[in-house]
Amino acid sequence: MLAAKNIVKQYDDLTVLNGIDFEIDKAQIKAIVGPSGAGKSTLLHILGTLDDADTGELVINNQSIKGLNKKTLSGFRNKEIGFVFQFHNLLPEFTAAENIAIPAYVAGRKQADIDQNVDELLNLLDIKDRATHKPAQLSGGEQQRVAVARALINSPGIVFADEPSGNLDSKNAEDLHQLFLKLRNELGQAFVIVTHNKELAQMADERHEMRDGKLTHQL
Ligand SMILES: Nc1ncnc2c1ncn2[C@@H]1O[C@H](COP(=O)(O)OP(=O)(O)OP(=O)(O)O)[C@@H](O)[C@H]1O
Repeated sequence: MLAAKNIVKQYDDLTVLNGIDFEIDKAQIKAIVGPSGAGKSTLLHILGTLDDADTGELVINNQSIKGLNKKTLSGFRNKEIGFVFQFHNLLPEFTAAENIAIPAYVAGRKQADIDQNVDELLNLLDIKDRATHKPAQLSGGEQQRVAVARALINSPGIVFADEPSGNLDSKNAEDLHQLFLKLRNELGQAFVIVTHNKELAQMADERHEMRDGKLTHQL
């Protein structure tokens, strides 16, 4: 599904990533933990093709990322990769259903197909009755579920989540973690999750710790 080899990233004389190897398959949840400033978000952005590595290889769904031009890469990213951030980044002037649909419009999908898919996701994520609400009218947990639905709309191979429960209270954080498990089990969804939340890291299939530019395997 995704394989990264020997990823190196430096900012001036700071080597943030010093030769990272990372792989993930369908229906796997991997957590990345580690101290603040260790380079977790940097790695997530590179694996998610939002940022370039200085050196290294990245293959997603049998497609090497190297050499893709900007337009091809952004189309590829929109289709193959979903993102969930700590702050949901929903567009305030659009409803929940419209926010979920945006990546599908960008991908040029047909209206009937988009409507059906949005409906399925609203049901799956239990936010059907919030479909016509704008983000400010939703609770934090509901906003984050809308953001997850938006990440899933184009059926990406992999979803990257950067501190997804960092802004939620413990009940909503627990619900979000259960949702990730459900999506893994029911859709075979793969997730890479950067988190400081011990419970979230614990429910992952595998944990990796980022420290001193290296990624180590944690039990
Ligand atoms: N664009 C940039 N230019 C220069 N330095 C950067 C840039 N982006 C990140 N850094 C530095 O790279 C290091 C790793 O940052 P990163 O955000 O990846 O850490 P993190 O592990 O995600 O931290 P946190 O847990 O606090 O979010 C930090 O020292 C940061 O200051």
